[in-house]
Amino acid sequence: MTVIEQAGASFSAATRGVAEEAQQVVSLPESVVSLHKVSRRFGETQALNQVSLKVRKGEILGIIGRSGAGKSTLIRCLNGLEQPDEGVIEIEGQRITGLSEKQLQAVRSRVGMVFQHFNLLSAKTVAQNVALPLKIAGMAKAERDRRVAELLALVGLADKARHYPAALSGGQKQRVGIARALAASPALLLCDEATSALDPETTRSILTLLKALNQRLGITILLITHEMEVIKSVAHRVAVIDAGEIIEQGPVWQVFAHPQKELTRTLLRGLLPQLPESIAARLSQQKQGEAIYSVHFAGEEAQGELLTRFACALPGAFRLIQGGVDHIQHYAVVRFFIAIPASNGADEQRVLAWLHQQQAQVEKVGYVASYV
Ligand SMILES: Nc1ncnc2c1ncn2[C@@H]1O[C@H](COP(=O)(O)OP(=O)(O)OP(=O)(O)O)[C@@H](O)[C@H]1O
Repeated sequence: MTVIEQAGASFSAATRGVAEEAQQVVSLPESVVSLHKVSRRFGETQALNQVSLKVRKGEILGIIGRSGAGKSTLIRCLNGLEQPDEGVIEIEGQRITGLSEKQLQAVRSRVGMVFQHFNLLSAKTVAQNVALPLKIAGMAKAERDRRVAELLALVGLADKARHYPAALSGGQKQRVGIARALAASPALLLCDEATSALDPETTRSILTLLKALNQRLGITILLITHEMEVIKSVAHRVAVIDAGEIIEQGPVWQVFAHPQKELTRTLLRGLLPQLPESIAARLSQQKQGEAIYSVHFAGEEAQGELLTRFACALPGAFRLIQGGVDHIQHYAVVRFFIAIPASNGADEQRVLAWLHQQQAQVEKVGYVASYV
């Protein structure tokens, strides 16, 4: 089945809606990638330490971590450029650890790579860049030309076949990179900081493309990024890696709404509302002026109007300082800061009782002498 036929056959899946597709991922436990206690050391550095991880068929798994955490080493082990010292890696049930270089070549054709800096050959046209892996695989020219035309149409670059990379924008170059990665119909697409060199608008268009490819072709994607927005907008699950170990993993909404580890909270900091600097700088633990509370709630999407209900239920009892509702994978994550006059114990009790009844997490972060 060609790429386009695959896309057509699964097009109806793309129209069923994201919620159902998220369900689909859950109901498809078959793993495309499986790592079992994988370790890799470089001298004194334990780049990967007993990493066990599965990427399920048809899901988008994001991997986040600080610089030097082991993300690239993990990717290099998956495409066979690096061999682990210990542990087992399987791709589509086939063990890839301990294979010869020749055997690894076959494995590599099952894994498409998308790079941060595109890695296109500047002396070759767009079509020739995309055709390269097919040529290496020995595909006949007529078949190759047909496939390249399909792939370029798929990534929206049908009119750029004869252009050279230098004449393309960053986003167009990345589309070529994605078309090339898909050329051999891989089981897995590895995206290594695929949007990190792109501006926000281009990033959005590349993410939309990756999401569409995942939904229409059912391709499994593992993406490594330091951009939490990328994970939030496209990934189904996320794993956090630190010092070569997976320290936390789960559905994106769950990890983003309830990060368990301090590092995860730090990585997600940019997505969370912060107290305005003018208030944070004056925060004290001594009772005075107004009590400042942080409120955190996560639940079904329909519960996203918690903030509105809160304001209607207790008019005038608190002031909203900062925050709002975020929607992740059809869940609402509500985070905000409020101020309550410290002298008004009754209001404080009413507010806390109402929030606790909604099962919101409430934490007093301190006091400020006056709100403004
Ligand atoms: N070939 C190598 N030789 C020696 N040390 C290495 C080698 N490759 C990786 N390391 C070390 O292993 C650790 C993990 O590196 P890796 O590149 O996997 O991290 P990373 O999470 O991808 O970082 P970044 O986000 O900065 O790219 C680092 O301490 C790195 O210095």
